[in-house]
Amino acid sequence: MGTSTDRRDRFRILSALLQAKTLRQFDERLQQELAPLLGCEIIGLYLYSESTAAFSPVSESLRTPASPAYPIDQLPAAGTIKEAAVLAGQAIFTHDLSASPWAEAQAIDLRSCQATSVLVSPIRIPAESRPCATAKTLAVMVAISPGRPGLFSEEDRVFLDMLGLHIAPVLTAVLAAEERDTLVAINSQVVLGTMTLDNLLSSIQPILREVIPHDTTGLVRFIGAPHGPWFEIVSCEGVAVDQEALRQFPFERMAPAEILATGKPLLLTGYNQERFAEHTYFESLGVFSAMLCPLLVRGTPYGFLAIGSRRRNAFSERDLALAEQIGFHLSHAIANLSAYDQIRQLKDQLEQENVYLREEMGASLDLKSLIGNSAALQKSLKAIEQVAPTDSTVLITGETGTGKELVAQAIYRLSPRQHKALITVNCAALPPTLIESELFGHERGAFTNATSRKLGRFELAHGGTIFLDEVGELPIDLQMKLLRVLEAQEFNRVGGSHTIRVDVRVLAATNVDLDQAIKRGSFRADLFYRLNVFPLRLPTLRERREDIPLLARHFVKKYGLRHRKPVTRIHGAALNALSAYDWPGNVRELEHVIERAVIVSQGSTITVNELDGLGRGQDPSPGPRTLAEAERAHIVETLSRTNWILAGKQGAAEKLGLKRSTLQHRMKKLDISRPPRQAS
Ligand SMILES: Nc1ncnc2c1ncn2[C@@H]1O[C@H](COP(=O)(O)OP(=O)(O)OP(=O)(O)O)[C@@H](O)[C@H]1O
Repeated sequence: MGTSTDRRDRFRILSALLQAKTLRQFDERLQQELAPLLGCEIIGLYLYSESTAAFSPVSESLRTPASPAYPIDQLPAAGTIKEAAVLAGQAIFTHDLSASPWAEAQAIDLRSCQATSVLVSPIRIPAESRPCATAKTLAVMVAISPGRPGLFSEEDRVFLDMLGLHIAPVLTAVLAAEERDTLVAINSQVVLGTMTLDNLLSSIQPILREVIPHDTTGLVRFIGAPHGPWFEIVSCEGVAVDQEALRQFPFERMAPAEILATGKPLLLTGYNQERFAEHTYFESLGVFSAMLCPLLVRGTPYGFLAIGSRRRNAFSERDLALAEQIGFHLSHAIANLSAYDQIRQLKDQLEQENVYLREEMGASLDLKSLIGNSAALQKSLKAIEQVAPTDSTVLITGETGTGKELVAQAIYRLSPRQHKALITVNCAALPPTLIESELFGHERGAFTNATSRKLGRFELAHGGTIFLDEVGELPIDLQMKLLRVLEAQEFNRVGGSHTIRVDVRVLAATNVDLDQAIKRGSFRADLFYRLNVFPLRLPTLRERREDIPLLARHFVKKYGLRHRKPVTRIHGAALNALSAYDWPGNVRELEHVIERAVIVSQGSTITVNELDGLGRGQDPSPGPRTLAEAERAHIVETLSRTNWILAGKQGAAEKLGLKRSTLQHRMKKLDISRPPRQAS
């Protein structure tokens, strides 16, 4: 080659290399330009790492076949012709590598090629061009011609030597640009893309593939106590990993444990990964090498990014360094995404909570809203005070209209969770087909009308309280799912595979006799025991007749104000009638009767005639059921009529035909006490 031709050739090669944006392109162009010029078949490019004294092949032609002669992707430099060129700081060549003392002569790929000509030139930045005044070798280019000894001349050697010096700055720029462009592209993708954790990987895949050829990627998240240490595959591309299959291996002997412990990236080549228990499983899936880069979110280990290949030795130290940087950017993206996700969830939760809270506004707040002085009610109020501050599940039972919902609200208001949501679910009011999605939410597309993701009421109640009203009406197939939530505080949305964990206090109420329901097979015994941690039975109004005047006056006041009527009093006879009635609909029925009376009343006092609604629309009064109830009802009625005077001609004892002391004894036994005096 003549000198001016040399110059022209070098100029042409340089111009071609300057077009390269990635290392792969650089390598392809080098091959295209140089091989014809030198008349050889292969131009191989190897990056050189001085610190590890190793070469990593860049050219695809050098990476295959997956040769066991290369135990790791890093080819040890010692004794190779490449190392000799690096140490000499200039190009060297051999007419026949197989007959040379260099280590490559023993390597299977080149050994099979008898009489191979090899010319190696370092790509180096000379000492005078570097601020630290020491030369640096970035890579070596190797011209190989199998089966043709003596191909290269001294002229070729000098040409390649000069080329090595000239292209060093171009290679430096390409390496730096590749890293920068990749990271910028990934960064803008993860910042600008409307992404969720699930599609994070697929969106960076095309960029990653440009710089690191690979077959699979995975985003893995660590799980801490109480369910860990373990890990969960958030998303995975290119291979179907069965998370359950991984459970057979002990965590402490797996690669994730090492990443968690060291916080350092791992390069698994196919030969050095046998120390990890799960390597046979991944090989059975066809993954023979991998890079695992730790992800740190807000200073704590989040998990790792896994990049895998079907080939052994697929990745180099440089790939690992780049993957580590990518991992760094992903960590930020994950931090942002999870913050964004939390905000979105909170927003959803707030919006939904608002709806429920608005529904509940105006609802009574605490024990004061539970009217009644009877011993039976006072017993319930005491129980409410005892259980409210705990996190215990409460099962409130009692006939319809006895105030179960009011009691649930009181427990909530008196509990430490009063500042979090109270979410009410009326299990009887929801169509059976919707209950599951109402309770547990659904994913988009879970069923025909699921056009968007919906949070379930358990999720909305996270941190707060859920009130399952009419729990006895819950379809039997959902009872099992409810039991799971009560036991593990976790569930899946309908159509979702992700397990959601919540911290919810459960209050439940029913007017169904659950013992009977269990016998009939319509209610699960195990769910009953789980709910019945703290049973709270509310007395019927019949059992606390002495509270009737008090309640009646309370409702007169309430509806007088609401309907702007001047009613303030109840006539004695009207009160007697109210006290004598049996109230199958309990307080709710009494409330409705009084409201109707207030609406129709003409003056300031409600009269018997205005108690028109008494018992209307209800089943005919069943009357007291037991002898004791009948006795109690009769005594309370008489006491009301006599204005709670016991002794004397007009007293209740006389009217009942009893001695005063006997009446007092019976009152005590039947739990009858005089309601406090109020203006009527
Ligand atoms: N002790 C009470 N003091 C004042 N109002 C009460 C009392 N108990 C119940 N009420 C009122 O009676 C009505 C019915 O109460 P609530 O809805 O709590 O009953 P429930 O037992 O949950 O009924 P159901 O089983 O039919 O759902 C409500 O308007 C409630 O405010």
